[in-house]
Amino acid sequence: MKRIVIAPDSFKESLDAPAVAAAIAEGIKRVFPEVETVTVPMADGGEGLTTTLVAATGGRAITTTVTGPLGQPVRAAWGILGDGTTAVVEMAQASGLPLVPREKRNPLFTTTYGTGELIRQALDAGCRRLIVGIGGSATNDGGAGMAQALGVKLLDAGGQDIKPGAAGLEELDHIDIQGLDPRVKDAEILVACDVDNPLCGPRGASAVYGPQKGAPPEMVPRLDAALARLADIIERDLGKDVRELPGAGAAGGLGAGLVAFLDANLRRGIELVMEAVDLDGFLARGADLVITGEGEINRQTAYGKVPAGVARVAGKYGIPVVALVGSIGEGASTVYDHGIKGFMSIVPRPVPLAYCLENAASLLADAAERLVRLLTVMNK
Ligand SMILES: Nc1ncnc2c1ncn2[C@@H]1O[C@H](COP(=O)(O)OP(=O)(O)O)[C@@H](O)[C@H]1O
Ligand SMILES: O=C(O)[C@@H](CO)OP(=O)(O)O
Repeated sequence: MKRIVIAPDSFKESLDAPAVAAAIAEGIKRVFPEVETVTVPMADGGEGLTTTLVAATGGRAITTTVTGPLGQPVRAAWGILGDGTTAVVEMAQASGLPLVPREKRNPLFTTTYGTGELIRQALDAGCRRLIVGIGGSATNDGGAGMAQALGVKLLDAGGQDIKPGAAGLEELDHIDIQGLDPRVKDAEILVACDVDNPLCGPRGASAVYGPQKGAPPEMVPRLDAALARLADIIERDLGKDVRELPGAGAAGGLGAGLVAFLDANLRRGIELVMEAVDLDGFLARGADLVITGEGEINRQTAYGKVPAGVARVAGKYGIPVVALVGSIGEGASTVYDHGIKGFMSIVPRPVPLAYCLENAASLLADAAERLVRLLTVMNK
């Protein structure tokens, strides 16, 4: 082996993507100091998008205070890319799951309002091209809060503003878009979706991602119905059918809301990121192996997460891809159909999750060492 490209996602609540890539490189170097390791930290639309794009383009990050998922103030960073004009806004910074303590996670009440505030700040700064990263959310409000922060009126039958969260959508009666910030019309808004799920139904936002946000099984149909109601009223009042768009169900339906209210374009986040960091260019120069990774590999991985995207590009060049992951979740073996040749967990023995989250860097380095030792036994 001469050259290994390391292109992982972050491990949520554990390590950011640059730290994951560095730990993997360290483990490889222990065994093969002469191998060239090329680290290309990745992101999809979820947490880490701002850092990744700002670093890859030589841009800058701006930290500000906005409304968090439960209405509390949170510190959130957004970025201006190296071109000086494109903004990157990551919903997870303002409305992400880690901002809500586990015992308070309840998607009936969490709002994307702060994401709308970040978009407003990017517009205030003069940016008219925005990349909005969506995923890693605590929310299931269909982007209602985001729209309200930008001046859209979401009203109940009495003409009052609906409450924050999916619970508010249950009272939604009509939409008045007259007050939308006029600068939105002049802006090109590209949405980096971390998954391609539709808004509703068995593959929709509520069924697939509601439980990880704190929804018990009996709440899921209620959340799904709330988003379906929003979609019906959007269709009636704004003339757009957003239900089946791939990515409409990302970040609790924020994908649908961005299309409906801001006329945004949904893209696969991983594709946008791969273009921005020029992963293709790194792979075109040749590599013996690509190592990708994420916190948990599972059925969702194939819905458009980083390892699946990386495998697609590496496949063009016939470079084998393997993944190092924290946890191996339900449906993980579906990734074999998406070009990932194999994967290994970094967990060394039965230990609590907290231990793995805390010691991820050293566990990753150890696992990378084991991986390359195994890979080279047959073929030096
Ligand atoms: N160091 C780790 N060791 C074991 N499991 C981890 C580790 N880091 C993250 N995870 C698992 O991965 C899950 C997050 O998955 P991840 O792929 O990072 O995010 P997402 O699917 O939202 O993109 C966490 O809930 C946790 O169970
Ligand atoms: O925010 C969400 O609803 C999901 C899908 O977009 O993201 P993640 O699985 O990364 O938390």
